[in-house]
Amino acid sequence: MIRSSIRLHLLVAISPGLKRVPVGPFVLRQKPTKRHFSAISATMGVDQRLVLWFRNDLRLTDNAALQTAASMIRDNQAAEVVPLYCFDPRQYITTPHGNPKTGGFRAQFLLESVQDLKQSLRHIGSDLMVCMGTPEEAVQGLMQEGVRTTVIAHAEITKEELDVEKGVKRALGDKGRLHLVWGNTLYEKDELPLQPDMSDLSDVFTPFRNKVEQKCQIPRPAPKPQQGALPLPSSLDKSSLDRQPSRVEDLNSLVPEGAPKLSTPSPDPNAAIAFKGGETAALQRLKHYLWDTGCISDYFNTRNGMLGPDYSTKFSPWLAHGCISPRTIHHETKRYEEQHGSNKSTYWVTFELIWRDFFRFFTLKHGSRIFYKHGVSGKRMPWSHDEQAFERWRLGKTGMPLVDANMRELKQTGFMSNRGRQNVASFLTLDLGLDWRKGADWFESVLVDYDVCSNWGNWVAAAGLTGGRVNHFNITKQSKDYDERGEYIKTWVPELAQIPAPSVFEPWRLSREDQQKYGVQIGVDYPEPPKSRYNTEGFGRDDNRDGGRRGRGGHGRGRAGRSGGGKHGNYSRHGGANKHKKTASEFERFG
Ligand SMILES: Cc1cc2nc3c(=O)[nH]c(=O)nc-3n(C[C@H](O)[C@H](O)[C@H](O)COP(=O)(O)OP(=O)(O)OC[C@H]3O[C@@H](n4cnc5c(N)ncnc54)[C@H](O)[C@@H]3O)c2cc1C
Repeated sequence: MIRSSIRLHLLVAISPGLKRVPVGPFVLRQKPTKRHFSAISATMGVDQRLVLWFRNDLRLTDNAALQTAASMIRDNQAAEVVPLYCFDPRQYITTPHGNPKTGGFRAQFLLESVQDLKQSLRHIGSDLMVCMGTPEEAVQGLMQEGVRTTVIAHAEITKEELDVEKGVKRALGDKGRLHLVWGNTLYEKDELPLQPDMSDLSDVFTPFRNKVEQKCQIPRPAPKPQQGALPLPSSLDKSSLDRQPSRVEDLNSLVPEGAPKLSTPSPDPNAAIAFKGGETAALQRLKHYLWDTGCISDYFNTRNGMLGPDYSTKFSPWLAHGCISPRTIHHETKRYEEQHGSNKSTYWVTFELIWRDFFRFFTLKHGSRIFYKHGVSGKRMPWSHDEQAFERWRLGKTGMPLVDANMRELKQTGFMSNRGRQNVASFLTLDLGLDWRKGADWFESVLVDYDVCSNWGNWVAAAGLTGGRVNHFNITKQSKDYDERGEYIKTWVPELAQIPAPSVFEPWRLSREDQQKYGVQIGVDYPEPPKSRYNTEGFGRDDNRDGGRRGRGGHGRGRAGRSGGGKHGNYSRHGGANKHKKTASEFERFG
């Protein structure tokens, strides 16, 4: 739901020539007028103003939009650049499923990322204008009579983001233009051996991977810009750029009245890792995982883990916010391989990044269908709307220990392993038969690494709505395979801490005496498990339910490795992002 009049809190003031207004997130509660920005144009001395609009690309290195702005400066097409970031109120609404669209973990990470970006821009002699309002309004405020405004940004793929782009274009009218560039993927979109609208993209991963690995190169990352590459308008009062939201609570001015307010999340001692936003921390994590520990050389063997900081890379929050590019990770891995040797593990991180690309291009092809109840395949499933069952899943109180441990970790830390995500998504959709969009929406709210294509793409696949193979996991078997001693479960479900493995995987089977011995009464201290919709004897079957197709619409990490294959698809493939417009309220993702 878009609020029609959104307050724009501009955190900067431009002077001289501008009547000083007290600025800051808490004082300037008005839309910036042209007057606020007149000082810029008066001294720019050029007829083109560049606005470098940062979105999910909060980095200096390998930033295609930034490179575009810098090259326009180098070529004297413009003299000054205003780097801009907007905390857009539409990202702080309550979703139709009742969740804060951006929860505290991601808000905190984002805030840190913006702060870090500002510092980095300052180091190269620039700065960041931080705006509490829509980009449309901010851009409008930056426009000036007689000066052409060129807004440079990374192109996004999905409906809400495309709507914002349209709004910015509208705001610019005939007085400027929005210059969108592709970025944030491993492979360059225009170099893919595919139609521009992705109509011939396979709906399963392996054919896509084979094609790109055989036919495309992963471009080298663009270097960090040099000092002076992005000159600010000379009239900008630098001290006025000091103010920006510093705490999660400062974002509450964007939260609609009556909606739950954001607060700084408290760190959990069991968290896999203490994530810190920003490019600086991203590069440190890359260094840690490659050079400091060599963990990448064992990644293939550890990647299905669930406990601890290093079983997987944990690059996802930084990738999701664009604090690091996948190309930087890939080429640093290549450099590491030159010194330490390559193996299946070092290759596999790039393999996973190709999954990330796949979901982006998949979304480009199918547009808003990834948000629809019947998904990409249009398969009609009788999704249940049992609110109580959903709440038990959300809060980690289903009675299935592995599911509960993962859901509690998510709620308390904003992160969950890939193994966990596969299992809880399979359980929600294929065992409980609950509407998968509620699960995806909860993930969107809570995940620190929420990425629209990766999240909704993985969810629609987990729900069996891509036409590809459906991974229906046997939760008990998964517990035995990936949490052999039950340590993960015991970390997050302390009620079960005394129960030895393997009994801890199925506590409802314990005798009354054993329950007493282990200090837990099932049905009182810890819930009985629910009935599976498909299999009342157990939960899931660790199988696929597409009649033997080997294509993988989702992304499991089965021990047998990943096989992909046969094309499928009995629906139109001719859908760009704009083709599948949803009819619900403007800022929902639901069809
Ligand atoms: C239901 C569900 C929802 C998910 N939601 C998100 C999401 O919102 N954001 C997100 O980044 N990932 C999502 N994933 C994918 C994956 O679970 C996470 O990327 C991964 O767990 C992050 O941990 P990591 O960085 O240590 O991953 P690693 O195992 O170290 O992998 C390295 C990188 O590869 C990419 N990657 C790995 N697996 C996938 C995948 N299945 N799909 C897309 N990219 C992948 C990620 O960028 C990841 O950081 C989801 C998976 C499922 C099953």
